[in-house]
Amino acid sequence: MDIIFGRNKKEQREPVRATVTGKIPSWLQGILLRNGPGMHTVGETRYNHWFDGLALLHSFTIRDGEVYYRSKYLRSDTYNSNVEANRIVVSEFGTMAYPDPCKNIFSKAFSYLSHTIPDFTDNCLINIMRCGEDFYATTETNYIRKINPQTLETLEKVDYRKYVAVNLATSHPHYDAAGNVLNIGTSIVDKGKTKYVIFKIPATVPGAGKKGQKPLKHTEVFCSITARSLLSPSYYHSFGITENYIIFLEQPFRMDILKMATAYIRGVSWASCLAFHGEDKTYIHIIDQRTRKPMLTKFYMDPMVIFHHVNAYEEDGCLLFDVIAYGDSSLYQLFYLANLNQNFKDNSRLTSVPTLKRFAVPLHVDKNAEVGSNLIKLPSTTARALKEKDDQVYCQPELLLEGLELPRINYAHNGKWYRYVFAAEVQWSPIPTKIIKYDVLTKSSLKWGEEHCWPAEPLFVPTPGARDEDDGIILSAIVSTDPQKLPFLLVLDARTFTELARASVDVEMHLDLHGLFIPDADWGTGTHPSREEQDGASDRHVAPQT
Ligand SMILES: CC1=C(/C=C/C(C)=C/C=C/C(C)=C/C=O)C(C)(C)CCC1
Ligand SMILES: [Fe+2]
Repeated sequence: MDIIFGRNKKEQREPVRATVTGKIPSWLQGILLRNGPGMHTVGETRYNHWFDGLALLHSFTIRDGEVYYRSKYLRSDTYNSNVEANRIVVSEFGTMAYPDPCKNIFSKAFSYLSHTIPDFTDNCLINIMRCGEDFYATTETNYIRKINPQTLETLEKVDYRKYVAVNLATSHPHYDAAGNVLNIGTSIVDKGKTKYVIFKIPATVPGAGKKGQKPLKHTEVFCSITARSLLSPSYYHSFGITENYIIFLEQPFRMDILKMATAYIRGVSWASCLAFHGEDKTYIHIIDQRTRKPMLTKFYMDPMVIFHHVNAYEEDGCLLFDVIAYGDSSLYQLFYLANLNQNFKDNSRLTSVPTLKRFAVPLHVDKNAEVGSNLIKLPSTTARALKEKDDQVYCQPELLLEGLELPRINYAHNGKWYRYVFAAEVQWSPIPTKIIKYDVLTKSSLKWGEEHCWPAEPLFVPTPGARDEDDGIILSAIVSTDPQKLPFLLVLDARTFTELARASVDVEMHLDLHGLFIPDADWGTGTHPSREEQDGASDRHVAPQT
């Protein structure tokens, strides 16, 4: 297992042509661009956690039935400093690093003090975000890195704090139909307050294309929510959205800011400053997008840990939201590389299984409703919202399916009624072994799996002009634990879950986290490079010519 999790992966800087078996639909033209950790040792030093690894971008360019693969490490400041020093010098989630071990006592003290308000890493390893015509590699700190989606080159480093006061932000933003980005971040003890800040980055700005006219410069605060605790705000990885509302879950998986401020001196990682408080509740904040104000009713649910929101929508005066929930924070524990070694199968039992749960929140709470009564009258769900005294509402979920993670949907249904969840199947271990299509309506599933194969997050791409929600294909990068079997890009018919094609590549591919598909049709608005420019002169001997 060490082979998949801990070993440094080589870059494939020049595009390499994959061997395609089966037939890729002719309409499928574009770039599947993905991100994830690829390097876990630098010189003699080793990261502790899988989420610490240096970001390795990879892409599958699909054109006229052929597939071209390439990968490049994100040349973040973190990457460059580490490589230059030949050891880990920048702290990550699970690894605290010390830039210069030979410093004298005074400079050491100074270094400790300057880490009280830490400058976080720009090792953006989690996802790719699109802002108008620009693409960024993202993590959960205040830094994002612009990248060239065709060449995978690393471009400028952007500090969110220049545009909005956040120290942390999710790597799972939402996009509206016009491409405007909505995201949420945490502003830690700023002017005496710790807040969750929802912010919007417009897709287009006046004078777009001109130098200096960047959508990020037009970022605006949409709404902010004061954290329940100044010094221990909630950790969160994503949030939910419907046509009129935003759902933010303030879970009792919290960051201890005082612990973080002293972590560097104490020689412990940021991860050690996060703790799950199983005695506490999970608070549901519902923000009305029209008024930009949170609803006043105090909605809450049991303590749980949620990384991924799946989807949410409104139905008959209720708001329904689906999440992958855990009963504790054991997922983060499992991804310590020490647990992902040869004895991995014994070490890596999740103590709580990721479960797809549906919650329902009443948008209008009748003040006269009886205490103890269920405010959800929808025939479509068994989720309940129990009226309590002092206008509190306790939400109990409908349990939909156990053992899935990395959920994706047909994004045309984001915020709207939907039927299908595409995800990786994970049972009591964190390793995905199958891809699953779950039908929320009929509660039935279709699966794809193959021996020794570990699938990445399955991404849905709709057929042009599609009417049905599942009219499209699923793309997933598959790595194999069998050295004889090459990694491949899998193309499934999203309706039947049958294999349409696979594109095998003779490279060392990493198990990635998240990404997006950029259809070729999205280019050509004038500001993007032509296909010839995209492919780059040095790539021409292998890249397709158009
Ligand atoms: C560096 C750093 C962080 C990084 C967190 C990361 C990298 C989380 C990755 C989560 C994933 C991949 C979850 C998957 O479900 C924090 C804790 C935000 C804050 C302190 C600095
Ligand atoms: Fe994620």
